[in-house]
Amino acid sequence: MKIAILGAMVEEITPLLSFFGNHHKVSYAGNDYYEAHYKGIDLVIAYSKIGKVNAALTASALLMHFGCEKLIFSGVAGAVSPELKIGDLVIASSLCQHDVDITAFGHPFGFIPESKHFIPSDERLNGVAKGVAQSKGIALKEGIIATGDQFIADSLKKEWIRKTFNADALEMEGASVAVVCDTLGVPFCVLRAISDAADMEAGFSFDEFLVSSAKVSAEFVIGMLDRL
Ligand SMILES: Nc1ncnc2c(CN3C[C@H](CCSCCOCCO)[C@@H](O)C3)c[nH]c12
Repeated sequence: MKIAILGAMVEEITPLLSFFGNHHKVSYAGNDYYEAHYKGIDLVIAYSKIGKVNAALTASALLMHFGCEKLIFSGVAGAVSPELKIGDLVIASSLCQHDVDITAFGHPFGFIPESKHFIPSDERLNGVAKGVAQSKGIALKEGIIATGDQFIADSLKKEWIRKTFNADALEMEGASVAVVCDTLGVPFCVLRAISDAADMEAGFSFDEFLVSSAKVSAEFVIGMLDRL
């Protein structure tokens, strides 16, 4: 089994590279891909750089060039649900693009013709995550994650996203990774730990909690590998 673990920022995969110390770097199409092995699983670990375009390119390479058969995204997110606090884990039930707008033609926000409005994650992978959470006594919220090419640091924008998509968390890559995996028929899940509340303090909070929240997500993903 060959599994991809993808982040957007180097901080999101650093804990993974430390854990899987014996890795081999392959540079390809503008990214560095780290190959490792863990309990009989071949791993390819990478970070895409920020945003939907970068994430789509790296996810495509992981699947089409490296032949990964499952993809797990690990990283941080902004909280939309008031239940979610810094460090809390959320796994996507489905993902949408909050910055897609062809409503002029009567389509809902986030909808592109011939595409899915909300892309569902792989239920089996989500089930594995729930099993890990239960066995470790860790709270794991499953909910809608909204993706867009904007760092949201504004309660009004955050509230619009919550209202429009019933979102629980937001970030900048998940839905684009979801489109790539769903289109190519590769099971995926998107796991995120909260780094901020996507409000006017978001920038400061993100700077303070990026590293610690990225570690929470990465450690949880490692726990999932033991159950795949
Ligand atoms: N509120 C929020 N809005 C949108 N996304 C997020 C995420 C999830 N990731 C973090 C990162 C933020 C990119 S900002 C650039 C920081 O550069 C710092 C050094 O220049 C991007 O990859 C998306 C956490 N909180 C968010």
